[in-house]
Amino acid sequence: VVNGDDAVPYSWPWQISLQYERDGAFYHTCGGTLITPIWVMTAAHCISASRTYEVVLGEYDMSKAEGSEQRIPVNPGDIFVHPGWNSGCVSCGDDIALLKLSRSAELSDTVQLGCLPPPDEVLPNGYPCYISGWGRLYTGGPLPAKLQQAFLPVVDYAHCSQPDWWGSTVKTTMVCAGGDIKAGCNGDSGGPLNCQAPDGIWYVHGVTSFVSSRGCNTLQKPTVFTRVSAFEAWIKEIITNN
Ligand SMILES: C[C@H](NC(=O)[C@H](CCCC[NH3+])NC(=O)C(F)(F)F)C(=O)Nc1ccc(C(F)(F)F)cc1
Repeated sequence: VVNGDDAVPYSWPWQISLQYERDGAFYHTCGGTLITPIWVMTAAHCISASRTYEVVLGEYDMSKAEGSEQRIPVNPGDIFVHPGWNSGCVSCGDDIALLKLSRSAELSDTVQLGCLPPPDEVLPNGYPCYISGWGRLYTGGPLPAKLQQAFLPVVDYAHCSQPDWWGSTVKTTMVCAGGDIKAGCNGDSGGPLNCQAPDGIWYVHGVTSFVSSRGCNTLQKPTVFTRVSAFEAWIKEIITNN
């Protein structure tokens, strides 16, 4: 997250760290959202068929063990990438995947479920949301130890698809947010766009998908998220049948 702040510890308790194994150690590669005790929602582009993954819940500061962490492996056969995803075309959309955990997460003050928005709900321009993640602090920069967050207002499709914004690269199955000095960045992929409803409940409206290849916080290139409300039938189908 570029130009964000340290999140209050465990204030986004559905945020997970997706980690892959290399030479016996695990490394953060993407964010994700716990949506049931055994299902995590992330981005399809986070998944490589050949890798071994585990999900870390109750994480805050990656540089130390704080006692709330739960590390849960993901079995290779329990990774469900959206059938429409094309790894050579992030702008085609469908950048969403579901991971079934090998055991149920224990819910607590530090580990909670993220809520899915009403199906097909599209937020208006300027709606206040927050991105959270352990992605780079600036383009090409380091990853933070502590979970970061940034205020990222929604840019509606009418604005986001303007020629000098994302043009035809953005689709209606996506949500844009930001476009100024705050942005998601590499490593935030798969994580949540958190938006509070009038009743005070937080909903996960986006799965962090892409930023400009010219820089994470490029003006008029808002961070682009998979629009969760467009994929709820698929999510329900996968969770019901597996
Ligand atoms: C460096 C930048 N990386 C990204 O945007 C990656 C997703 C990469 C998927 C493709 N391998 N996502 C992120 O870094 C995220 F954290 F913001 F989500 C990027 O490649 N952006 C990008 C690439 C292509 C297109 C376009 F579709 F227009 F061709 C738009 C943006």
